[in-house]
Amino acid sequence: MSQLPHLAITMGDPAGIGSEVILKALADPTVTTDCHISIIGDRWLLKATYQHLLTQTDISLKELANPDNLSIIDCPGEVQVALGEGNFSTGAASFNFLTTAIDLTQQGKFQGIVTAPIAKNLWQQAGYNYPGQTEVLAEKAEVDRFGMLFAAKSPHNGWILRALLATTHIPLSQVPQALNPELMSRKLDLLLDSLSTDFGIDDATIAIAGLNPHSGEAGNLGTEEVTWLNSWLKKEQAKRPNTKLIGLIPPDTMWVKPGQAWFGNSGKTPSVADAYLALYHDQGLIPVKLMAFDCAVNTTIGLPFVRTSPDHGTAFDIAGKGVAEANSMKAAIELAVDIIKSRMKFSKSFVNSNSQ
Ligand SMILES: NC(=O)C1=CN([C@@H]2O[C@H](COP(=O)(O)OP(=O)(O)OC[C@H]3O[C@@H](n4cnc5c(N)ncnc54)[C@H](O)[C@@H]3O)[C@@H](O)[C@H]2O)C=CC1
Ligand SMILES: NCC(=O)COP(=O)(O)O
Repeated sequence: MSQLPHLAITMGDPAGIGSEVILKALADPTVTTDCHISIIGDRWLLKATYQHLLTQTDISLKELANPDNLSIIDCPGEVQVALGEGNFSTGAASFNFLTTAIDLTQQGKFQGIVTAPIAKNLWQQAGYNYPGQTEVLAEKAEVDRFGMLFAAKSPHNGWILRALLATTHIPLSQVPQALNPELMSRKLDLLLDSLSTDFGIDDATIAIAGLNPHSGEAGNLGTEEVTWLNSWLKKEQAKRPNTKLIGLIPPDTMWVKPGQAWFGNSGKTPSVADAYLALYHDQGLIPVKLMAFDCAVNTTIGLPFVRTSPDHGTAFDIAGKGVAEANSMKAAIELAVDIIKSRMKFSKSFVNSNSQ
């Protein structure tokens, strides 16, 4: 039997660019050399998008995988779809694709799930009250310790940027109340575990951002740093002698060194961290997307199986036009395979060290 990992790729919202980036990614034979892939989606809709792209855009035959040659787990539904115009039925379909993929993974058919993008507001319209795919994955996997980590390899020099978000899909006004020492410790623990098992990095260096401008400027521009964040960091550093915690770094300047490392081609890498801990969604994702929009991968850490996703959304504005870039989807597939391999290696060395 083949030892290659088997991945599920969910089709995402059928009105978005999910199908296009999947077909483009799978047209590249290097993407599937190390894994088997099955698409969880609506076969008829996938074929309709394929035909549309071939006949209505400049895309050539060799740029797209032919759905007839792909393994598809068909989840047909009552979907009214026009590319670029999602509605409650496309939202419902994308929810069904995701939950089917999770069920099959939990039954052991897949080792990992790569998700194409969904439109969160259309899930709400369809009656699925979740802020995003991450929360569905965590709920179905029955974990309350999980996190949203972005990883990207620089095309300029191979340096890897990793950024974990301490809080995710909540209104900005709720961020200060959501943050507390217990949550921060849980996210830090999770990040260190993931660096070790998923990326093979022990004794990591982590950079941590403050919350306020200039990290509060000694309490003059916000008080969270002086009231608890600084003391939390001190305690964490004392507890973890093998980990280097750098912070609290003013949130704007935290991204200067990773920016230089990402774009640098001089061979000189500034002193950078193995991962960056941002306190809220846009504090982390504005810099990540500025540096790496075409290649970053979102991975949910803390799940019992691997989940990755491209960093972009449904892009309804360009759906069906043939111009969607598939690099981030390719990177999501590659990272899923890498993490599966890293977890296997980690569990083997764990078993070996315990049997000696
Ligand atoms: N993992 C997921 O399922 C994600 C879903 N979303 C959802 O996507 C929807 C749209 O979100 P936006 O913030 O507008 O982000 P978006 O990523 O869909 O689009 C932002 C801009 O980038 C362009 N773009 C996106 N992907 C591209 C690609 N592969 N190639 C070329 N251009 C690309 C779009 O045309 C648009 O101009 C929302 O409903 C959001 O909830 C957003 C991010 C992740
Ligand atoms: N901005 C990141 C994002 O929206 C990820 O959402 P999801 O993977 O939880 O669906």
